[in-house]
Amino acid sequence: RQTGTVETDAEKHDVEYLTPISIGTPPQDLIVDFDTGSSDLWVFSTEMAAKDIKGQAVYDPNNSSTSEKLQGSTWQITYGDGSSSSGDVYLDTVTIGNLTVPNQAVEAAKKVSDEFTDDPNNDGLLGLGFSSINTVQPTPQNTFFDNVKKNLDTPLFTTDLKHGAPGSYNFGYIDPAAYIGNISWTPVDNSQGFWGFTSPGYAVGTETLRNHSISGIADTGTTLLLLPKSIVKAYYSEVQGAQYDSSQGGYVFPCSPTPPDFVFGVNNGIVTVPGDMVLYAPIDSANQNCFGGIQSDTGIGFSIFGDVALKTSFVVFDAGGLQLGWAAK
Ligand SMILES: C[C@H](Cc1ccc(C(C)(C)C)cc1)[C@H](NN)c1nnnn1Cc1ccc2c(c1)OCO2
Repeated sequence: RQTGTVETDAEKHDVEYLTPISIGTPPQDLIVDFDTGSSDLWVFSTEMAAKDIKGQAVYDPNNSSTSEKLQGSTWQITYGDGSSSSGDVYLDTVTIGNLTVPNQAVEAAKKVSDEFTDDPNNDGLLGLGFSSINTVQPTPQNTFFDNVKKNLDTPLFTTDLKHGAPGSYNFGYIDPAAYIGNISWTPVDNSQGFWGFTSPGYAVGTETLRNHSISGIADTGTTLLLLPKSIVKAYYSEVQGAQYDSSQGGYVFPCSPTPPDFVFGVNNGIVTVPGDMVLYAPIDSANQNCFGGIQSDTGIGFSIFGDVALKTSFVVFDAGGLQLGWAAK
């Protein structure tokens, strides 16, 4: 039985958290975006056109003695933000921290959309969602976590994302030093392939929790906290000078004073998103106005508890108990 840990680095404004992995023999090191809201492990590869690669590291299956082409298999993924990628599939050895999976499906990109080409630090995505939504055809493949979990002390992983500092993903154990107080547990609905849960309510600032069911997913691959329009309006109605700016595609407000905290329920506990984390990023060089870290989930079909929510907490993604645990830190 094993456990493992790997450090993840926050990019500017915590837009994404990038984590090192190794693929093949000898090991090829890439840095990828661990994404609990999708279930494909895909990487930039030597099969792509040179014009689509701008600084990323690439996986070269021909340079790995352990790679084996999954004949006839292809993949294609389109993400909710409109970005996309596609290619073919190899089985190869993948190592994360001290954990190794010998025959992991590695989806080699042949094509990626501009959003990926224009992100030089990101060499691909590693899905930590449920394998039911893996896009490989004709036979969907297992995620790294699904393949490694039989070797883990217990089938769970935890996230400890931080604001502007390296965080960590742990596999197979809950580090008692990583959180304070109690862990609030809530059941997971994985019927859509996500780590879905329902929050019983929310509060703005110091007011008492309002009963308002919020069904959403815990998604490390989404930067912001995307909530129902009515809740977003209620929050920004208490932020001086806040307004919806269609040119920015969301609510903006003066960067000072610090806006109120946002609190959401998890079972009979609460998670507090401090006001200074709702200040997502300045939209002008004079740092006068800021883009909000809380925005609307309109059009998605569910809410998304992305990095703005996750980085306030130590979160346990428990596949054994099919539950999410949230704790302060
Ligand atoms: C968007 C990410 C997936 C991704 C991550 C990074 C990137 C870049 C490297 C190019 C920066 C692109 C894509 C998310 N992951 N679960 C996702 N994948 N599929 N749905 N979602 C969540 C969603 C859905 C809808 C939305 C959204 C979000 O933001 C705005 O509207």
